Order: sequence, then C-alpha cells, then structure tokens
Amino acid sequence: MNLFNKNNRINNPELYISVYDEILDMSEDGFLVVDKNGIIIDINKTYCTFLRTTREKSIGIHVKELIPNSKMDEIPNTGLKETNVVHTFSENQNINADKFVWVTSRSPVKKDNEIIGAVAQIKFKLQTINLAQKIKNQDNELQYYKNELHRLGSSKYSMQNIIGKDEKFVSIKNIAKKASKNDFPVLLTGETGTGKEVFSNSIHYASNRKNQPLIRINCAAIPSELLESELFGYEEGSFTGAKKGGRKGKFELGNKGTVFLDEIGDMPFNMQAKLLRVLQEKEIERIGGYKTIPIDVRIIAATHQDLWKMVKEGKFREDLFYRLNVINIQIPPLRDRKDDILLFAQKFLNDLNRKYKKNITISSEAKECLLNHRWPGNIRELNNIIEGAFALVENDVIDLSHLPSNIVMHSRINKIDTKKNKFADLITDYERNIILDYLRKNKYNCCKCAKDLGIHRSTLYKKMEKLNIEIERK
Ligand SMILES: Nc1ncnc2c1ncn2[C@@H]1O[C@H](COP(=O)(O)OP(=O)(O)OP(=O)(O)O)[C@@H](O)[C@H]1O
Repeated sequence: MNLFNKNNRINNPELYISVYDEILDMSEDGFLVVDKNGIIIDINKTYCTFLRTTREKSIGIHVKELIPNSKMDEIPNTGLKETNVVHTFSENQNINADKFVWVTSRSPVKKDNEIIGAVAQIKFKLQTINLAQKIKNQDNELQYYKNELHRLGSSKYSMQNIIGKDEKFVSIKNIAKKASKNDFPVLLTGETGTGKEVFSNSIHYASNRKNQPLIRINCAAIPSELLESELFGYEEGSFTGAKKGGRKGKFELGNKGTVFLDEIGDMPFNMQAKLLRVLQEKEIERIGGYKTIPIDVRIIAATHQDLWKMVKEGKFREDLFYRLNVINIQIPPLRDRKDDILLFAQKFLNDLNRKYKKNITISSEAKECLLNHRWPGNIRELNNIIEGAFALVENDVIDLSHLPSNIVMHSRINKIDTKKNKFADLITDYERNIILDYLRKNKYNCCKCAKDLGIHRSTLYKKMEKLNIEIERK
C-alpha cells in the first residue's frame, strides 16, 4: 500500500490519526482543537494535566466551560491566526502551576478553504526555556552584586577603618582582631551608636569566613511570632501563608559564615532556648520540618542592655549568656573617649569636604563645645551634628551658631566652673549662657530673642544689664 499521496502526505487516515495522536502526546506543549462552534474536539495529555482535567471530560464541551476566558471560539469566526500572544488564566481557575500568564498561538483550521475549527498551542516548553534563561541571567547578576557587595563590605569594614586612638578603645580593637582569628561567639556591648555593628562587620571580614555570608538579624525589629521562622525557616505548608517550597531561615542562609544577632537582649525567652540549642548542637530544624540540618555559623551578638542584670532578673537565660559571652567586647561610650571626639568630627568633616569639594573647618569654640557634650547617641549623633552644621555653615568655619542649641547649652553647663560652688554663681553663669545663645541664634535681635525665650523684652534688657551682656539693641 502506498502510504503517501501525491503531495507526500500520509494517505491512510487511520495511520494519520495514530501519528497525530503520538505527536500530541509527546509534546511538552498543550494543544487544544475546537470545531467551528467552539466545542472541544481534541486536547492533549499535557494540556489536560495543566488544566487538572481529562480528555474524556473535556471533549464535547464548549471551550469556555473549560477555560472561561478562552478566545478559541472566536478564531473560526475571525479566521485570524494569532502567534505568540499572551493568555492570562484567571486566578480562580484551578490550574496546575503558580503562573497565570502563558504564551500561546491560535490558528483557524481549514478544509477546502472553509474554516472548520481552530487549534491552539500553549507554549509550556518555550516558557520553561525562557524561564531557565531568565533565571540564569538573574543568577549571573546576583553573583555580580554579591561580589560587589563583598568587595565594598570588606574594604569599608576592615579593621583599619575602625577609627579610635583612645587607649581603652585601642585595646578593645586588639581583642576584636584576636576574635577574628577564631570561631568563638562574641558578645558586643555598648550604648547605641558606639559602633557594635562596625565591630561585628570588621570581625567577620577579618576572619577566614570573609568570603561567606554575614547575616544580620535585629531581634528587636522582628515580631516575636515571626522570629522563629526568620531564624530557622519553614517547610512548605507548615502554617497558613507559608510559601510554596518553604523558606530558608537566617541560620541556613548564613551557613559557613557569620550570623550577627543584634539587640539580643530583646530576644523572647522561648526563642533563647532554641538559640541555645543551635549553639550547642550546631544544627537546626525548620518549622514544620522533620529533618535536622547541620549548621556551621559563627555567632556575634550585640546589645545595649545589661545582659547580666537581665539574667539576674530572670529575663535572659543564664546558660545562653555564658554561651554567647565567650569573647566579651565592651565598647566605651564616646564621652569616655574624649580623645576620639575631635578625631571623629574631623573624619566626618573631611568626608563631607571631599564629597562637596569644600574646605570647611571647625572653630575652637565649637570644638570645645563638642568636647563638653555627653553624646548620648555616641558616634551616630556626632555624625548627624557635623552633617547638620555642614549644611548650615555660610563662611568656611563651623562655630557655635551652627551647632544645635541644646548641645551648646549642655556643654556650657558641663563647663561651668563648679569650683565656684556658690549656687547663685552657677545659676548666673547658666543664665548668661542661655541668653547669649538665644541672642546669637536670633542674630542679636532682642525682640526676637525675648519672644523666643518667652519673656518680655524689658525683662530681657534687665537681665542683660544685670549679667553685663552688652550688644547694640535692635
Ligand atoms: N570606630 C568607628 N569607626 C568608624 N565609624 C564608626 C565607628 N564606630 C561607629 N561608627 C559609625 O557610627 C555609626 C553607628 O555605628 P553602629 O551602627 O555600628 O553602632 P551600634 O552600636 O551598632 O548602634 P545601635 O546599637 O544603635 O545599633 C555608623 O555610621 C558607623 O559607621
């Protein structure tokens, strides 16, 4: 029997159907055929699996019963072919994929020049290839950013970049250097803005874990009910809202690297027990998981709180305290490192001068004021104050008028000669300083100054006379 006709097409309809069925079954794309009324006359296995249906259930029904927003019933009418267009399945439709948008082609089917139906191809394969390429590109990009981040991080946070000449500070810097040579847990304590995170970064980047991740978690910023999943991750379906495929926690993400637990004093008591287990057993279990995952991380914890006091008050586990406190680094507040105040001020100013191509300096009065301030916000506060002054300065010298009045005032109180020990003298000094400050702030306009101070102008004049403050009255 001759299998082919004169156009070299299969001659035998039965054979033709078997070949056609085989091709449709082998295809990784979805195929659907409708007659000219939009009734499904064929659909392949791949498409059925995707639509969670069977060929038997689909054949004979209108295409819109299977795919409510299908356009296939329009093709026999328009006769127009659509190539690589986007079809969006409605989110309510029970499809076997996370994605709703797919590439598809639709074509009318003709016999003797008459449209008898239409065929659609949904391009799962193309999507997979595109997706794979996209993922590969994203992966390359991610690798690039990781390298960049590492390069920037390691240079910015090198030990040499930790500023401080103060004797106490130099000795803690040496402890940090030693800590970077081993894997013991480190507990960093110090007031806010003293540089705990700077130390944590520097220890990591000076250690042989430097090419591995440094993962920071702020225990105070994450609601306690989320902290466990943040730290340990979860398996798919372990709770409502859990992502498909589950999620890695910070410990897994930081594996082989360092995990920086900032504000450890805010870690809820029940989580402290779980953290202790990680430190002891060196393994974690994801929420909803049944297998243990070995973890190799270096822990650096930090707090501004007195952890030992918290232990005594029953707010922090004693066993965890000992585990974390193997290497203890107490960063002194800036007010106790007088030598470093001007060093930092000059460093911040140099950075700004370089950035804005200026040559601004600090007057000796302003320097004295900075030295007398108590710096509750430490280095962060000093940085902000220098930036604020830099923004205000008109000529090239930062003086008292560019510093916040509260710090000028506090510095004066701190500076008052306490040897005078006569209360009245101290009050007089204080009063004089306040008035001088407000006058300077109001450009020596007495009316404005009195208004600002909330006193009558005549009261201000009297006080100025009493305090020997002489200016040209405006
Ligand atoms: N020794 C230092 N050398 C250079 N910059 C520092 C130093 N210490 C702190 N800084 C800078 O001071 C700011 C505050 O530092 P950091 O965030 O490390 O403080 P912290 O103690 O972790 O504060 P918090 O407890 O509020 O989180 C940052 O901008 C940091 O770059």
